[in-house]
Amino acid sequence: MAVYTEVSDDALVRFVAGYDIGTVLSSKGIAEGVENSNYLLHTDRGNYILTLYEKRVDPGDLPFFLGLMEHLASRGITCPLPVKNRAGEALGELAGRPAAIISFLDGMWVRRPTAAHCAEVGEALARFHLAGADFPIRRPNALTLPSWRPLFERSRARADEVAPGLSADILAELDHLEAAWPSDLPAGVIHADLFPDNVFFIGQDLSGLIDFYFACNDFLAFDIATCLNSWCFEPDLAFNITKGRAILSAYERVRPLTDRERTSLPLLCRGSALRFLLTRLYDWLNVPPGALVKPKDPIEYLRKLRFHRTIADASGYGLALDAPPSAGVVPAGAAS
Ligand SMILES: Nc1ncnc2c1ncn2[C@@H]1O[C@H](COP(=O)(O)OP(=O)(O)O)[C@@H](O)[C@H]1O
Ligand SMILES: N[C@@H](CCOP(=O)(O)O)C(=O)O
Repeated sequence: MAVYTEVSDDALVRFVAGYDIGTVLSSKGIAEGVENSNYLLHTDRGNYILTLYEKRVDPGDLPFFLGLMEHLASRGITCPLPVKNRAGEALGELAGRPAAIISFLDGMWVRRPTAAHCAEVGEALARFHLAGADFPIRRPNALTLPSWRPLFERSRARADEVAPGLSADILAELDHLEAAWPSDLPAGVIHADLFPDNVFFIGQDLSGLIDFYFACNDFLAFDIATCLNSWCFEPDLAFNITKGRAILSAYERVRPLTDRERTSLPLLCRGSALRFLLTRLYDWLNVPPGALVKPKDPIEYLRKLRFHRTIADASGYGLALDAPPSAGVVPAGAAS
């Protein structure tokens, strides 16, 4: 359970009185997530999510995150909406933390995604990328290539406690990625953490996206790499190419990839695997005393990273390299 900050009943009632959301009937810490403290508020008007922003969130970034939700919702992406208080502000302070109330989204995340779920997420990701194109605020990715070596330095002395040889393996990977990382791919607003637990479904249908607190400006295809990593490996960590194909072909029906994105995909998958390996490694070694949180396994991402080292080109993820233009996309000049 991710609850780092406890909120007293009195403080909660005072905070909620600043909003027009009714009277709190119950509040409980949510047994999921690892980044922020989340509470489900049940009021006489309905359900809401109260989030207290914790360690990795820079308060200066909150206008980006909250504004992005409003922007995406206005462009037809189903996601939570920040609730404004009586002063018209979406951001407040509670228990010494920046805090916000957002609308509750119906749906459940799927523990064992099928290829059909993967196709839904591929399409939703492409729509997200298009919808973000005119979002006016910028936030560079704080968790991309330049940050990885300094982040690793914070865990390096103890990395081999987690797996023998881990430190040397990560250093070799950093050398490789620093030498080969692309600089010229299409960029825009990315979700940057579109794992299955951040995508809700009702039945087989995707009902919405949540958790925009890593969203930033970066290569669009880096987001695809993160989805391949988090949606397409089976519990035994075998890569399921049918799921990879489902994500990629659904994505390309909305936004076809450029040639450079296609050739860069194996490298981006390595980078994305390393990014999550590094944050998980740090969190594994630094659980805050008293926090109700279950750190995620860093070694899962070491194994995914090793898989990507065996991939020669994006056909290894199910991408059809010689495919004609995707159905539904009219090539330039082809319209009658
Ligand atoms: N808007 C929402 N509607 C419904 N449930 C939500 C919403 N936001 C968060 N949750 C619930 O809280 C959990 C943790 O939220 P998340 O934003 O992923 O936390 P964290 O940022 O700490 O990782 C989700 O898995 C979900 O169960
Ligand atoms: N998805 C990341 C951790 C971030 O947690 P989330 O609950 O915000 O998705 C990981 O799995 O390492």
